[in-house]
Amino acid sequence: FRNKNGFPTNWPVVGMLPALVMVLPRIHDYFCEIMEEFQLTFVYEGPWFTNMNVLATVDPANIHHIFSKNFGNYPKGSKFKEIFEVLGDGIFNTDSDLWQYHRKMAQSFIAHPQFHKFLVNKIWEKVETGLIPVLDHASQQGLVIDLQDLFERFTFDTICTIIMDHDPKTLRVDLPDLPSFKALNDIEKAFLHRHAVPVCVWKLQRWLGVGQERKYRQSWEVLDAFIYECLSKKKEEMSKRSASKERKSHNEVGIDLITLYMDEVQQSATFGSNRDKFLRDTFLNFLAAGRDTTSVALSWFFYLLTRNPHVLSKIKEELDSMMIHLKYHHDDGELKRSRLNYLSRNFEELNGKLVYLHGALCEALRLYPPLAFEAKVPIEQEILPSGHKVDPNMQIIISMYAMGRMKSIWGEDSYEFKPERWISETGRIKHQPSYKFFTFNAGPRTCVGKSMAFAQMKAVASSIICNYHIEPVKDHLVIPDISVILHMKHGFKIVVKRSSVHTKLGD
Ligand code: HEM
Repeated sequence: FRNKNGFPTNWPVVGMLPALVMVLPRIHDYFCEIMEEFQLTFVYEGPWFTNMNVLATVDPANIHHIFSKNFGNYPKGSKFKEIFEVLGDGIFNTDSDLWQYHRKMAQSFIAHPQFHKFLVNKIWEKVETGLIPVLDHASQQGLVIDLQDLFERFTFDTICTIIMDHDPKTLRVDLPDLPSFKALNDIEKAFLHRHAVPVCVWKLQRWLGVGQERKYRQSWEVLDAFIYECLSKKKEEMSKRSASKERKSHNEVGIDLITLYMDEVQQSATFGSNRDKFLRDTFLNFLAAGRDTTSVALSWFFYLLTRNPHVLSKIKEELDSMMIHLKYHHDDGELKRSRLNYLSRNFEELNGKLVYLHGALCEALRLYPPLAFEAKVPIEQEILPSGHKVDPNMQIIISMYAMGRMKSIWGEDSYEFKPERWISETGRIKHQPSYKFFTFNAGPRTCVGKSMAFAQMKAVASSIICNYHIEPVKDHLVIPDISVILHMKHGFKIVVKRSSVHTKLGD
């Protein structure tokens, strides 16, 4: 499947498709090999007459050009919108004016100090009332648990709470299978299916209402029902409050995103009768953007810690040094509560001080970016900085997974998990340009939820590291799934033990 120069063989009629099919089960690693070998850019020739030519690139100069310098030439486009049609006219799926409108609103609400307060409060509430009880239960009963599943539940509950002021409580000891939680998983599978099969195939399946497309439609209905119910509850609550002229003080808990959006939408004449649809699209986009990305990042982070105990020790040292005065509690429960209280009460301050933890999270996000691929199609033909020509019949694929592992970008030790890479000589976080550390995208469409994600990851990471010891189940295979989101194919099976009381904090 490769010719003597190392290129995938370009066969008559079928092009390089056989080589691609052969490597599909290990596509992420294959991308790494081929990108390093071909100086970061490679043209894949698809079967004849299919318009399936692809330019795969991880060259930072190309990324900078596509995502920032000539951003206007690379919109999401109609194909993307068709595949992700359930997301409606939300921020992910739109271009031009409507996207700008979404973007401005999202940025201003996420930066709202009252929303930030709400976010931090709710994240810690979920840690204390959801995550810790489930881990304690597993520790007491000696259960094997799937940490990836736990994190998905954690992020689903927190994201629903912070954007819709509704906690579905999927993170409980009995781990319930709620329809809305499951529906989001099925929708994600359908996205992959629509990417993988020819358009005419999935469109026929959609028309017939069969296979993955049937599940897609059903999940769509479940999610709509869930979101519209949350919206109507919130509206009812808001109108009751304004009827009774009651002014709820937000100072204590802060303001959720739905209240900020509803206030804006009520006052704007732009929406007419489409207000509910706008809110539905907005919340579904946030839900899709914020759940699996953060949970997958946490899963790989803990996986890397179990394989790099020296990094875990350094994170513990950093956390210990912040909580020095809590070392001498002797009652186990009391100690755990004190640590948690301390972390949650001082989170704002700690968030900026936990430099090593921040570096370790960035390092995990570099090696295992939650979104593994990004695709673009140019509107007009042009030459990229690498010298390759692209045109509207060509798809450009960027493998974030390969990009984070290139020796020519990150150095000879690019495969090593080294948080030190992110720390400057003065002990501060070293900034890396987004066209090099591409995990959160680059340019005008950079992830708007990055700081939200870091707040969640730090809260979860510090509470678990301070209170528990995690042991991966022996012989359980941890490998990335072949999907747009870099899930662990078989989850991350672990046993958890509460840290001993009598050892030094962090031992
Ligand atoms: C570790 C966690 C996360 C990672 C790695 C991540 C990564 C990304 C990436 C790569 C994009 C670009 C996607 C594209 O345009 O195709 C993106 C966009 C976006 N992200 Fe995140 N994200 C994370 C967490 C979050 C969270 C928690 C939220 C908030 C709920 C969020 C909200 C968004 C939104 C709204 C966009 C669309 C921005 C736009 O198109 O203008 N993300 N994110």
